[in-house]
Amino acid sequence: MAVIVQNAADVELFGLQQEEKKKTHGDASELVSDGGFKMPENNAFGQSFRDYNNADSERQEIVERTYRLQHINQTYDFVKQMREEYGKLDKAEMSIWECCELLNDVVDESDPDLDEPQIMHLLQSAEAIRKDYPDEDWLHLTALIHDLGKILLLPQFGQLPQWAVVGDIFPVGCAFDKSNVHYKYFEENPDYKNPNYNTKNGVYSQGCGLNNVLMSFGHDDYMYLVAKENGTTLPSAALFIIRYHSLYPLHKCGAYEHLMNGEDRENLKWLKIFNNYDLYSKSKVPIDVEEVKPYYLSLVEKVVNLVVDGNTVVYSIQSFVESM
Ligand SMILES: O[C@H]1[C@H](O)[C@@H](O)[C@H](O)[C@@H](O)[C@H]1O
Ligand SMILES: [Fe+2]
Ligand SMILES: [Fe+2]
Repeated sequence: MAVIVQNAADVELFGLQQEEKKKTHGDASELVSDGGFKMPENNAFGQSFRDYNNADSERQEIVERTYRLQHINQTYDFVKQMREEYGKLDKAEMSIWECCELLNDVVDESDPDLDEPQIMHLLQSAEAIRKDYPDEDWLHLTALIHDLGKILLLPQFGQLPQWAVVGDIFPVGCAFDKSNVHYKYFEENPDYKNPNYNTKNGVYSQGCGLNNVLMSFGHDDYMYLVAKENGTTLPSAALFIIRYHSLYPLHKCGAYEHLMNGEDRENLKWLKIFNNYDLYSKSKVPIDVEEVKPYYLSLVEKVVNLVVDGNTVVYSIQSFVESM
């Protein structure tokens, strides 16, 4: 039972056939300039984007509290336990659109740029990228689902605390990089003083590839697990986007690059493109959900048609944190 299933020859998946895949992957950096996306100077609150120090004060307090708790509690051991528990994906089933609708009730407390329900964000980013890359429907679908992992915040999914679901992510098991937002709070993380974990490479080796690196747990990793375990047919760049779109220290500041391998570097080009739409499409201008719904349902349908044995995604809903 899966929405996105590895299927015979990946037939015409999202118009991205193997040959084209190579071509478009190779051209990723060129596409950055071709996209024509105009970045707005200010966010929905009239401030600069990702300003963690001078944002509207009430909002800033909420955001800072989320990061403080995230930095203190996301340890190597915590991440391992969470991945094990949530990797089971044995607690609930639903369609992609149903899941999008659940995000009507989710507000992300790590985000200084948006306090709208998350379904708006999904559609705003998907519509923005669709406008500039009309033929890359795999990108539209990737944008639509990239933040679905935030359902972990909802009561019916265990109601994980915000710090275990949202916010920028970072590798655990090696030294925290100073470019992380609100870096100072890592000093209270038990791993900060652990000699196994606080060197540049920590438990990893140079160039080992991000796939071998544990990231702080959250909506990125969870949605990646959901897609992968359901045998997704999305291209590897899409999975990379889903899994690392919150890794701002790397894709915005170049931190942790020594852990990447060649495939990561290729996929990073797509992530950098995607990031413009993820970040700069956040605004107070709403999308008419009913108007765009048929298009996204048709994308989902396209995936479902490839499925052999069902049309649902499996989500883990067990409240691991409560049972810890
Ligand atoms: O506050 C945001 C939000 O949680 C996003 O979903 C995440 O991808 C970003 O990295 C983060 O800065
Ligand atoms: Fe996200
Ligand atoms: Fe997002």
